[in-house]
Amino acid sequence: MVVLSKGELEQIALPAVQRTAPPLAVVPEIDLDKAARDGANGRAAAARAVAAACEKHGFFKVTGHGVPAAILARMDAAAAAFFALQQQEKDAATAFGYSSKRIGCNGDLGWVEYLLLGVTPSGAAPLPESSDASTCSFRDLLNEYIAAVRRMTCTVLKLMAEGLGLDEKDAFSRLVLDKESDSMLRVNHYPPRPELKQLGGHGRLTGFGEHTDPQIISVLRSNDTSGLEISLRDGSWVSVPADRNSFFVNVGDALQVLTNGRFRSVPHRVMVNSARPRVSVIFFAGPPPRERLAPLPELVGEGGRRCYREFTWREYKTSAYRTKLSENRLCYFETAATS
Ligand SMILES: C=C1C[C@]23C[C@@]1(O)CC[C@H]2[C@@]12CC[C@H](O)[C@@](C)(C(=O)O1)[C@H]2[C@@H]3C(=O)O
Ligand SMILES: O=C(O)CCC(=O)C(=O)O
Ligand SMILES: [Fe+2]
Repeated sequence: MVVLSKGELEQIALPAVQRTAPPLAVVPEIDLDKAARDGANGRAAAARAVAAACEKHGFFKVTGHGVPAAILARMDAAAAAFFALQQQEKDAATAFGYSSKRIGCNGDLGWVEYLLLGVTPSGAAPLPESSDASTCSFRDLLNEYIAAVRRMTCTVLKLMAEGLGLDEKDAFSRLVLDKESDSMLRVNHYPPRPELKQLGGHGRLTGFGEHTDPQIISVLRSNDTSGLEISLRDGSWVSVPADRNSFFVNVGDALQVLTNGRFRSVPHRVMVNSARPRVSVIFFAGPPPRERLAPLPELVGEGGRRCYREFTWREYKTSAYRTKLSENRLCYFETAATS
């Protein structure tokens, strides 16, 4: 079990009094099933809508996603069963990257416990030979989930390329399908904190602090407990109404670079609910470590300014993982603006 110091405990146990974020009035929504059914026109309309949402918020919702309901139901049940285990059993789940309250290695804390796994195109990282049957069957389920979500992720990435008018329609999806793609899967559990209620709706406890995701895109599904908040272009925060039947897509830092800042990586955070647990599962779609990332020439244009220098994903990830959660990680890779 993670034992926190008194100072650390105070950081997450004392709810900060903040204004409750109002709900995002219009959540951009893309129906993949409809886009496929409506032929070329439907697809073009979906591509335009995806690009518009990525430019405006760096965030949108995906419906008609095609991930089988049976896989989602099994994931929900498996996640609930795992987080209901005794603390000692959860602490032993090192093969699935279990941890609680500490986020990353640079002192960030949150009211959250989670599983965090590296993912390659063949699935989640291999388990030790000695793994028992229930561990193997959980890993198999994670792999089924990853395969289905990766398929949908690639459909979304192709729509993004199309919406940007790129000649190479798999400019983004090929990075995630590459046999060395460095993706991740995270399962977060935010236990409820009833004492927040006594603070009359003013008590706010951070589950996962403000940050952007370093990867290309992140594809998130949660149960029906809200808590996810995103920051709009004007710096205000809005909450995202939960919807267990949909997925939510965040633009990550790598896509901001590839699009030369046209799509923006969206700052987001999670606040804890007073009454109900939130469980979320996030697929972070990343490129291979050796992949060189730089603004795509088509998006810089002749005589245009490249806002970021070239770097490898390995270089970026190493640099990002040295930063605290809320830091601006992209600034070290920006080119100097000349007037
Ligand atoms: C504080 C940190 C946690 C994080 C690594 C980092 O140093 C900065 C980026 C964080 C983040 C955010 C998105 C994902 O949840 C994550 C797995 C990732 O790739 O970058 C986390 C990292 C983490 O939890 O280790
Ligand atoms: O749990 C959530 O809903 C979002 C968490 C998140 O942003 C992350 O794990 O990077
Ligand atoms: Fe995130």
